[in-house]
Amino acid sequence: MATLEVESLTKRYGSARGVELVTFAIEPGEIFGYLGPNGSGKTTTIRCIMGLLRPTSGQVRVLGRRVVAGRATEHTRLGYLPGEFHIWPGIRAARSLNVLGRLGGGRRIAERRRQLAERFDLDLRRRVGDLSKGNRQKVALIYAFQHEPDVLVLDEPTAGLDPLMRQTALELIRESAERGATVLLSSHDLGEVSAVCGRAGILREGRLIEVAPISQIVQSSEHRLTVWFADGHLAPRLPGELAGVRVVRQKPGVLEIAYQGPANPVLKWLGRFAVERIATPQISLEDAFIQYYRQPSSASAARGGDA
Ligand SMILES: Nc1ncnc2c1ncn2[C@@H]1O[C@H](COP(=O)(O)OP(=O)(O)OP(=O)(O)O)[C@@H](O)[C@H]1O
Repeated sequence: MATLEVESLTKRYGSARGVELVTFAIEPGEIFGYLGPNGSGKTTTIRCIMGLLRPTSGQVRVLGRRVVAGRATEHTRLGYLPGEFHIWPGIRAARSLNVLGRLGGGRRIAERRRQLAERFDLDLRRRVGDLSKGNRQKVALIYAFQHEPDVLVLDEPTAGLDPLMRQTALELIRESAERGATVLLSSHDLGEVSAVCGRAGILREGRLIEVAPISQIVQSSEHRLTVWFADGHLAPRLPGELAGVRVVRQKPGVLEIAYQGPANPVLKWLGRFAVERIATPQISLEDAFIQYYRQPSSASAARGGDA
């Protein structure tokens, strides 16, 4: 049963669009990626989930209970990492987290907090206002995870972290899902979403244009192939019958193409030449993502409209 449900969620700011008819559901143990460019509606959705914004229409249910804006809903079982984390700058990190932990109603959290600080290499005795951006983000992460919540709502959790700490944060997210937590992970970083998420939703201008397994999103994207010919002067032209293939770059002896669908027709054609070497750059979710925006309606139209 889904523990985080967003149903026909619409939020308008006056006449301005926030999100429009967004629907998705996440189950325990699942990490759901929430992707979209700036201003597409990720934070708006998350603030509605947290009861910090009142939806114009539609509803959100967390752990089976309807979220009412302005009222705490299951907050002891909910972990939240806001996009911008502002807490008392003059107070030591440890004390702030202690106070926030009590608000969350958690027990046994002091030990857990100590472990998390150790993993993140963070000195909790420092005043929050004296911490660097990345270290403040670690405080926000500890705040979200310290009470081992059942549902985690994370708005760009790795923003500002160095690569090592980013890995630590992703490990923590994975571990939480392994113990059964439901995770919503909003991100611009497509690499991290493909590393930890099983499914993802893609937002565009406030609408969810796709909800699919990450593997499917990657599969429906373009694939790249770079080919070096033994004859360094060769510059073959793509034959017309090779549908779904386009030249990305070409110079004598080297051809970079992008194709959709099976590789066989491309390989067959290449078999006519003396090919010295080929390379297939790893298909990044980023490539897939750009595709969605280049051809905004095709992916969702193929699957019968908005998710
Ligand atoms: N308080 C507000 N008043 C008016 N419009 C708003 C308000 N907050 C957000 N919006 C608008 O709602 C839309 C969605 O914004 P939102 O912050 O949810 O996007 P986002 O995907 O989180 O962006 P980012 O990646 O930049 O954080 C944007 O067009 C934004 O301008």
